[in-house]
Amino acid sequence: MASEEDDAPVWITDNAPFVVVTDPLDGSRNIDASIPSGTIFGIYNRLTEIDNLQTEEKALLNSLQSGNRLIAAGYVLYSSATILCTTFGSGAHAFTLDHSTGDFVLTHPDIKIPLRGQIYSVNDARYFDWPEGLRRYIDTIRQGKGKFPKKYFARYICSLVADFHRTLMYGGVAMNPRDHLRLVYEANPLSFVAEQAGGKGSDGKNRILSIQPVKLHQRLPLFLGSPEDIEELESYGDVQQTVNPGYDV
Ligand SMILES: O=P(O)(O)OC[C@H]1O[C@](O)(COP(=O)(O)O)[C@@H](O)[C@@H]1O
Repeated sequence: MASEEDDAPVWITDNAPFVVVTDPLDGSRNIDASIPSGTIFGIYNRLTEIDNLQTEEKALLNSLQSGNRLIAAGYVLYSSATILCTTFGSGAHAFTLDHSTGDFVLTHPDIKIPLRGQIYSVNDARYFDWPEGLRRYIDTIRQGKGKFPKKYFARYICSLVADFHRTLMYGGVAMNPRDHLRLVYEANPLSFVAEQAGGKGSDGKNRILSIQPVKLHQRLPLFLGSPEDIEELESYGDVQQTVNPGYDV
């Protein structure tokens, strides 16, 4: 099991069939202000062919599987309702916690993200640090001059699970164009859910699930959302923010 909060993965037992990667509390900086936060998880089969390796090495390699080997993934959103959204590779489905019984009730079967939305979600304060392509893309959709001839509007909670869940429900694109979010714990599980709902997960150039992780805490730009919005964004080419003029992380 590998957690975003730990430096190294933990090997729990030799016989367990599954490998879990998790960001146990994403958006933790928002907690004191009661802003929605979430948990993200992905599940792989254990790589039995490397069972003979040393514990540390096999724990690492099991956790570094590429996203297209995920067998399940999902997130829990702690907000006005507690929502568990999950996929086992045949559609994405969301369950809402019924506080009176403690049960998660299937409330959103077979989620389909809209082909295109009218919302973009990004930390706009970084506009002047963005590359030219990303600036042009945002300027274009803001003015209703993109492929969808209506002005987009902005929503940014700065809590990945909440921004992603809204995008899944309403369509559009949720993004963090700089090397901040983590491939193993955040980008892969959410991209699997997005794809299972008919959406896309991209680093601005490549499909997230096809990227082979090389480091456990590898960070990358992340764009999640409606397929037509992601394709339009990618067509601008230069959308990954490579400069960090001094943000905390
Ligand atoms: O500061 P930025 O680039 O807007 O990043 C905000 C993002 O960082 C996160 O807080 C995750 O960061 P951490 O993994 O460091 O907690 C997301 O929930 C949020 O979407």
